[in-house]
Amino acid sequence: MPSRLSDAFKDHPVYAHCKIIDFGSVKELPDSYVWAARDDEATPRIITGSSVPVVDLRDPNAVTLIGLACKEWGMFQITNHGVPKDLMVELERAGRGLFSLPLQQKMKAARKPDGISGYGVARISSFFRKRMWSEGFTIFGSPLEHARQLWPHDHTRFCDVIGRYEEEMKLLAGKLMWLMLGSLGISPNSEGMGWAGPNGDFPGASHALQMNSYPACPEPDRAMGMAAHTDSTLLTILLQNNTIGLQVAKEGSAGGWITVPTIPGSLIVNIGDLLHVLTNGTYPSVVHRAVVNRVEHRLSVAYLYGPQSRTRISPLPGLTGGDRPALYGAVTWREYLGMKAEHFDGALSMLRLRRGASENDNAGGIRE
Ligand SMILES: C=C1C[C@]23C[C@H]1CC[C@H]2[C@@]12CCC[C@@](C)(C(=O)O1)[C@H]2[C@@H]3C(=O)O
Ligand SMILES: O=C(O)CCC(=O)C(=O)O
Ligand SMILES: [Fe+2]
Repeated sequence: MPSRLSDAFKDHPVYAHCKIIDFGSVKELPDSYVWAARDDEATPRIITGSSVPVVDLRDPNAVTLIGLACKEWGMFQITNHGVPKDLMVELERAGRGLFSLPLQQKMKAARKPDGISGYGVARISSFFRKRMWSEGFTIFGSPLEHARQLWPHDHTRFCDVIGRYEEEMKLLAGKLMWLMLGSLGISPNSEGMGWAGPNGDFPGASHALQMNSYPACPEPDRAMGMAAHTDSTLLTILLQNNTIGLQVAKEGSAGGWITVPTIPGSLIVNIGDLLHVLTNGTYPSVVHRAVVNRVEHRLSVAYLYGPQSRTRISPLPGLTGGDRPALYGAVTWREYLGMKAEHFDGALSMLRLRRGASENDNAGGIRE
């Protein structure tokens, strides 16, 4: 099997680009965008009174707080993370500039059906009958080629901001890995962590950057920005502009949706399926989605962090053994993306060695 991450979708092309519409020109929500089962509408189960934890990375208790957040929420916000505020502002501006281009210009950088990078609907769209009220731009590797198509005369500033942001994210992701794993007693010397490299800085780690745009929507309560999913990553670091929309499922999506508040300058961290596997389910990946609103254009940028393409991820020996058998088989990021592209939320349970009642056993069918 080829090991290049960018080949992960070669066998699972998505022909969804024709589905992108010019959101600005739509005054009424088309039928194809109406999500009848926005479950919180039928039975209001939006939980109030508890919220995604906020961790100050300079807090001496950060490791403990992160451990608690990972177990209970699978998501937390971070402050004092060291990423320059100016850079975050520049990135948001770059995203805004991109999405405000005319649709026909953006389509010049359309993602190929079997590709990973470019402009288009989120990959998971193919698993849903209804369309999502969003557009995205995925960057894997150099953004140069697509940036040239978008701005034939002026793409350097965009590429420069992306490059600087990715550098910051790589450092932060490595640091977060050790804070999260450290809370479980795992260190760079622990058995099974050799892939973190001699300095523990995860050389060759792979990543993608996903810019999401959620235009203001005429009927936000009946629409869906990005449908419920887990990320196929080790961890994801999300930047959201000053507009709420991200929701997290507490105790699986049956428990209810909690809106993640915006904190200026903060970043959101969530656990992906590969960290779920690595920690043998101790830190479960978290189901989340994005909703939209009537007045504001919401932007988010996700840094999707995973291991080097050849690294096989499996439950750490330090977290298995005795009465805690390994629950998942080994998998590379490339293989897992392929499984996700075929089976969506059934992918994690396919990796499961001992199938139990606790695992969500949906087999990736079409929803809504
Ligand atoms: C490296 C990745 C991770 C991907 C696929 C590929 C590039 C784009 C990522 C996203 C970004 C948007 C949500 C998601 C669910 C999607 O549809 O595309 C993500 C997916 C995953 O986490 O599975
Ligand atoms: O826009 C958001 O808040 C969520 C985006 C997301 O889940 C993703 O890009 O994976
Ligand atoms: Fe996500």
